[in-house]
Amino acid sequence: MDKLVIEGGQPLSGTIAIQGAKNAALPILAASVLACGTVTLESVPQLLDIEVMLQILRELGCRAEHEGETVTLNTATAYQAHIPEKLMSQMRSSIFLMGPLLARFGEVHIYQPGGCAIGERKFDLHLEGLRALGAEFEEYGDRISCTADKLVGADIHLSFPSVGATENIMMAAALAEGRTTIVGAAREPEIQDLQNFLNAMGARIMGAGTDTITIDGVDSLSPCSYRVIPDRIVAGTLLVAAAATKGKVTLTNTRPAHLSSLVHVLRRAGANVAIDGDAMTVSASSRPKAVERIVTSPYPAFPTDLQSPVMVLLALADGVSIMKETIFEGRFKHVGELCRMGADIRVDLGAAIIKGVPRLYGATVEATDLRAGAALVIAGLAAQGRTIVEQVHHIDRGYDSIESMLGRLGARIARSAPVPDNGAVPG
Ligand SMILES: CC(=O)N[C@H]1[C@@H](OP(=O)(O)OP(=O)(O)OC[C@H]2O[C@@H](n3ccc(=O)[nH]c3=O)[C@H](O)[C@@H]2O)O[C@H](CO)[C@@H](O)[C@@H]1O
Ligand SMILES: C=C(OP(=O)(O)O)C(=O)O
Repeated sequence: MDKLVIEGGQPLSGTIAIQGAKNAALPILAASVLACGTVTLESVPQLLDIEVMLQILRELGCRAEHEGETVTLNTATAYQAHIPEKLMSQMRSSIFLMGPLLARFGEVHIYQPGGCAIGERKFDLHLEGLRALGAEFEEYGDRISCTADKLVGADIHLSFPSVGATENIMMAAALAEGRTTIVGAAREPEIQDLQNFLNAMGARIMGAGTDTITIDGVDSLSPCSYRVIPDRIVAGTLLVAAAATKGKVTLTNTRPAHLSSLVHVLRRAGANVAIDGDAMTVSASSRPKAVERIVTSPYPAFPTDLQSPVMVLLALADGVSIMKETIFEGRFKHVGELCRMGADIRVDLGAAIIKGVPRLYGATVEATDLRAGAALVIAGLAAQGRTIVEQVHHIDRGYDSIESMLGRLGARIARSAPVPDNGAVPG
């Protein structure tokens, strides 16, 4: 397993362009099977999750290439709707293929999706939504088979604005007969991106970005070329890293409006944030200030995916901050690791009580999930001494070569791959 070795204490500085969004690219790749032909996607980052999605699509019969940031996907050759268990269990986003495969083939066979261990992560709302469109489900051991003679539009009320359920329903309903309305829909920017992509293929969808989405089903969709939006969580991670190291970093290719809640928190913590078109510059020169209370909630509120990175900034702040996590019950695994670096954080009733300390110290720590890993990297950058972050594969799910990205901003960070069994030094 690879490790990241970080020599801390170097303020980040420089300019960097933000990669395309994982959480937009994954459902868009899944949605591509709704059309028959060649879809070209730009700004698709090189990530483990993207490679797993492409591998699943190839198993379904598609032809897929990923060169640089461009994916070329021929979906015309897809011939089956059975997702292999081994690939299904490698990430949560394999579930996004349910809606599109059901709409295209009238059936889909899945297993329990995998991904980071951050909570129970049920998918009952996905199933309820698809059932309302006419799907039937049967369980055979670990396998769930879903079939529908035809999908018919329906009014669907989501009891929680699940991002994935909203997306799955949108994709299935795009080819359903008649109108589907999703009330209580998630409003994340990635849902708007999915709407834009589906509409570019000929779908008739309105309302993404609000809590009511209307989908007028069409008979067929045509392939298109599309550019994925920038990754707001990667951008947010770098903004926090710059502030935590008391550096100055400019990000280009961002959508500042997608990061409003984070910008508000950064400013309350004493960082300067300047916005100029699609560029964002953050700088900080003194110890962060505590932020009384942050609560993670669905967009446009503060995102759960930035909870752990921001906790590092607050761990270094002057005063006590509280971070309440309301989306994933298992998303505080970084706390123990941060405490091993000298942080003073206690978790009680779904909230972290963070007593800021003047400095963190390098240690060997373990990334337990994607964003926990990103937080430990930020902690290592800000800490005194050397930090080794283990289990880097979690970080590779969402950051396209995090060490190169941070290295370009002056960080002293390197990846050390294990020495192979035969004792040869890795090339
Ligand atoms: C690939 C992708 O886009 N991932 C994002 C997506 O995940 P994901 O789509 O899995 O997140 P959801 O919004 O669906 O889940 C949020 C909460 O709802 C619960 N739930 C969800 C579905 C369901 O059928 N039943 C149910 O109870 C989940 O267990 C969780 O507690 O949104 C999350 C919340 O912003 C982000 O952290 C993830 O980065
Ligand atoms: C939880 C995340 O992703 P996923 O839903 O793919 O596990 C994330 O991106 O932080």
